[in-house]
Amino acid sequence: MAINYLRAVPKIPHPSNLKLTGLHSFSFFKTRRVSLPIRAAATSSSMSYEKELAAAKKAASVAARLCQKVQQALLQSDVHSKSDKSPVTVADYGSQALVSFVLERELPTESFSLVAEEDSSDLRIDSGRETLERITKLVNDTLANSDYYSDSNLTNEDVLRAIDNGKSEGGSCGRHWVLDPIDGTKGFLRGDQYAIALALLDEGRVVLGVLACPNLPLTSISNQHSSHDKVGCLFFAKVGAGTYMQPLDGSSPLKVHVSATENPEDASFFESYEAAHSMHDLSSTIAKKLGVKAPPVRIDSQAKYGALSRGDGAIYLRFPHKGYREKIWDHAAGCIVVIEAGGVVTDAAGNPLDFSKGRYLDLETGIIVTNQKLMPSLLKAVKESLEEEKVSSL
Ligand SMILES: Nc1ncnc2c1ncn2[C@@H]1O[C@H](COP(=O)(O)O)[C@@H](OP(=O)(O)O)[C@H]1O
Ligand SMILES: [Mg+2]
Ligand SMILES: [Mg+2]
Ligand SMILES: [Mg+2]
Repeated sequence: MAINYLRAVPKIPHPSNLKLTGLHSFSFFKTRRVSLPIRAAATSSSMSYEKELAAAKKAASVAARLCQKVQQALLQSDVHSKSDKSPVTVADYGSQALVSFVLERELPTESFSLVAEEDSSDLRIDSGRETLERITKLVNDTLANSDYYSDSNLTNEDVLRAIDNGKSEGGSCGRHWVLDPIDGTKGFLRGDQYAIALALLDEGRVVLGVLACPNLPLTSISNQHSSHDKVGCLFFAKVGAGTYMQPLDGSSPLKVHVSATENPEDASFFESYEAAHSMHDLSSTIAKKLGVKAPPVRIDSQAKYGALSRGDGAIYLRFPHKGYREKIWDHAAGCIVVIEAGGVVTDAAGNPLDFSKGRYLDLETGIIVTNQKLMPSLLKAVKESLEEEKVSSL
């Protein structure tokens, strides 16, 4: 099978490439408008979480600007080809600090709990001092250039505290924000796809999610894209209210829907770019059994969920190697973005993902994502393939 590696084109988005103007930009979209009555009418819960969603969009957009700046510097200085991870660390920490800062600032009256990937312990020791200074400068530069927070100036201590807000354990009671400040670190380093992924849990249930994907083309990735394609997508979803996508520069949003295909022969499937993160052979076996003809499309990060929510591909397969435990921040935002766009996200046994158990997901083997029509046959193909694998390893 030939393999389709998705690269962000252009790899370094020039600021002018991120500007779209008004409605004109949307004639550029191949994204389908909602066409299937799969979701019920908006529930009463869609009336709430309005200000939380607005805050989450602001936070993810500001953090995306910081990440874009670091990725450009990283690629220009060619550091990405070395094993020096510090610029990524700087972006991860900076993004987490910014999201934490913006959420607290926007929602001052609510108790604030954040489950996030990074913590500040490495920055609190002497050898982390210089990195901390760089993060604080990056955070302040980003705030100074932002529309809403240009008067803010954080100290090193403020930055450490903002990062450490992310130490919450989550769980089934109350509200918890869930953040991956840069999902797809390896993609970020390569100049490919990554995402800032932010979700809100309420009583253990994901009620809203935002995915900022600074390098994802605004048009479908399944088209041949050229260096003229605009990149930078913000996906957002609220329970019962559907999924929308807008350019990261803030132009108007468009409602999106997963692919309506019932025929696996027309479906393409996504998987991790990194073979260490997901068993590519197993995915190929499953796809073949299902009747998928197209080669896999390999993309880093939760950009896969975003792309699937607008119908770029119809299936996402994720089968980590034995012993790996999935974290909630790697799936919470992506999960609601796909579900609200009419899709289904389950583990390999067909169970919905449970985000109420703390920082980890307890899963049966893997994660599978598709539309409602294809899910029964996909689940069957997954079960058969896993059974065959078990027998052959005896
Ligand atoms: N051995 C492994 N198996 C599965 N997932 C892994 C992994 N090692 C890291 N990951 C997760 O895979 C995420 C990236 O997903 P993808 O493979 O879809 O690009 C990483 O997120 P971070 O980049 O935020 O650390 C990390 O949490
Ligand atoms: Mg991640
Ligand atoms: Mg991360
Ligand atoms: Mg990480």
